[in-house]
Amino acid sequence: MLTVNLDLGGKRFQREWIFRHLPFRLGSGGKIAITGGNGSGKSTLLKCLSAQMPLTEGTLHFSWNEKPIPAEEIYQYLVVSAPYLELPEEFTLREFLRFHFSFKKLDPAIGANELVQLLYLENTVDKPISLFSSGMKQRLKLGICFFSQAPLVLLDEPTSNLDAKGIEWYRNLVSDYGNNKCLVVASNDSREYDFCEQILCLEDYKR
Ligand SMILES: Nc1ncnc2c1ncn2[C@@H]1O[C@H](COP(=O)(O)OP(=O)(O)OP(=O)(O)O)[C@@H](O)[C@H]1O
Repeated sequence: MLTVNLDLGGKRFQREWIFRHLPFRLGSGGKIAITGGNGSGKSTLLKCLSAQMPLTEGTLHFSWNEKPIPAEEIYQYLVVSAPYLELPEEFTLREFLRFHFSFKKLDPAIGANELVQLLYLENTVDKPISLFSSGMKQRLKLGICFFSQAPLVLLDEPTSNLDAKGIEWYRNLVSDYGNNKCLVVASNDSREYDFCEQILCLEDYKR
């Protein structure tokens, strides 16, 4: 079981505190939403939680089956989908999936053929990702999060570029494949996070 514990988390850029004295607890398939208006720091917190960006203050601890995970190894346990993370456009879908799943293991319950069907991308396996629509790219980003064997899934604006059918598809993905995963959703759209048992509003942690 994975746990994430942040105590008195704070992040400052130059003189401005983006958030301060922030507590964060996640474990055992827990789901938490990070909410707040534009510029409140949702993406920044997600980057700090994935150890891509250092906190200014506070302590962040990860553990797996009660054994501490060093911050520099946490990337092995997590997957991220975010608007600012680009897919390698020059790869075909087949090449990209081969590349991604050489680092992260594919969920053993899913075969490679089934995977592309679940993403509704079965007719595009040999197409370069640069030719995908924005919704197809978003389904691919979300799919590799839910179908990788990683206990921590960090999602920033998960339904950006998805139409109503795509939003329903995302919600089904969470209910069908997200049960055992710890999920952190940075969002302002309740359809993206109304299944979360914890909601952390960043506007409560400005000072
Ligand atoms: N690397 C950086 N250097 C300086 N300031 C930054 C940096 N990254 C983000 N900021 C600032 O931190 C604040 C929070 O930005 P962030 O992108 O985390 O907000 P957000 O809640 O995700 O916004 P949105 O809902 O618009 O995506 C903003 O004022 C932003 O300009």
